[in-house]
Amino acid sequence: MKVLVTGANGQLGQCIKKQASNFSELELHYFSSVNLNITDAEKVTEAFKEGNYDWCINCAAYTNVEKAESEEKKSFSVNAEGAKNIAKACAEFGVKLIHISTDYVFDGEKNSAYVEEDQVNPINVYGASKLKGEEYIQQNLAEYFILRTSWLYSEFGHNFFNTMLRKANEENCVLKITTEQKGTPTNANDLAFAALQIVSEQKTAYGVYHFSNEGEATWYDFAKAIFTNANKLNDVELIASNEYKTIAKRPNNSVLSKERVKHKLQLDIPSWEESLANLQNNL
Ligand SMILES: NC(=O)C1=CN([C@@H]2O[C@H](COP(=O)(O)OP(=O)(O)OC[C@H]3O[C@@H](n4cnc5c(N)ncnc54)[C@H](OP(=O)(O)O)[C@@H]3O)[C@@H](O)[C@H]2O)C=CC1
Ligand SMILES: Cc1cn([C@H]2C[C@H](O)[C@@H](COP(=O)(O)OP(=O)(O)O[C@H]3O[C@@H](C)C(=O)[C@@H](O)[C@H]3O)O2)c(=O)[nH]c1=O
Repeated sequence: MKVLVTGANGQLGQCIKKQASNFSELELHYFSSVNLNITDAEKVTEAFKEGNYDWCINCAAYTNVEKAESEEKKSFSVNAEGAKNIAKACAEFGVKLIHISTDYVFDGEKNSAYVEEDQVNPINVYGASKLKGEEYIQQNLAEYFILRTSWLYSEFGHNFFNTMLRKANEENCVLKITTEQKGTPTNANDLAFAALQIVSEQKTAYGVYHFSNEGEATWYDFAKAIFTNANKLNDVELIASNEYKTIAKRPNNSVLSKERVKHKLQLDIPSWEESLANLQNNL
């Protein structure tokens, strides 16, 4: 089975490369932003035409939540128009799509875990651009999986986990971490494995799914667990605080319900604590 992976040098793309060793039956073709700019509709069509792919895993995205507030055009160009280009090419060449979306499509006002049918209402530009991308895919393609995930981290790229570990090495490190938002940290390796499993098992229950690790945490809880596992809790002064200023608003609750993905796609989902410890034990 031939699979095109876009945004392959990003965090999730690198996790897919790592997890691919578990799926030797798949022939994965990796395209970085330089090799395939998904905002270029002609280039996208060309790549799909030449490759004769069975599946596409779209890892390409504009993910800077803070900068998106002042770079709305760029954010929509990649996350909405880019996703549309991919969906149209998938439809034209009979390619099935796995697209990744975000918990930030919700406003965070719900008091329990979000299910797939819940009302979307993004409160920042990044979330709005990702939602538009979801809509374009649904309008242009039937055979798609949209996996909404949350708080991705891994050993690769720019993420909260790597930021915390980097800061812990600074002298006299004082960290004020917010307890205002509740969600679920998700090991990007688990998401990469799930995406490859969907492809490998040729799942056909297309649609929108929530996929994050199990459980819930605040960013403060997440930071504390990172430092505990790394044996660095005594090296930093960790303060639970809501004084950390951001440009973009974040949803106060973005915990995702995994009932649908567990029952319809039969995917195993580890708890965030277990998956975090597993990653840190093997670094
Ligand atoms: N990170 C997170 O916490 C979360 C991420 N997601 C979603 O998961 C997916 C993967 O995210 P993640 O791997 O963390 O993000 P990254 O930012 O690490 O990777 C995104 C990749 O997309 C590439 N890219 C950007 N613009 C284009 C373009 N026009 N054409 C082709 N490639 C492009 C980037 O390349 P370059 O660096 O060269 O610009 C980068 O390699 C995204 O859809 C994201 O929205 C969902 C929830 C949480
Ligand atoms: C670095 C830092 C962040 N924070 C807060 C800011 C924010 O509310 C929260 C997370 O900060 P970050 O900027 O690292 O994370 P953020 O960019 O909001 O992460 C999001 O990325 C996009 C791509 C998604 O799709 C989301 O699921 C989510 O993972 O922690 C602190 O309180 N103290 C700190 O020292």
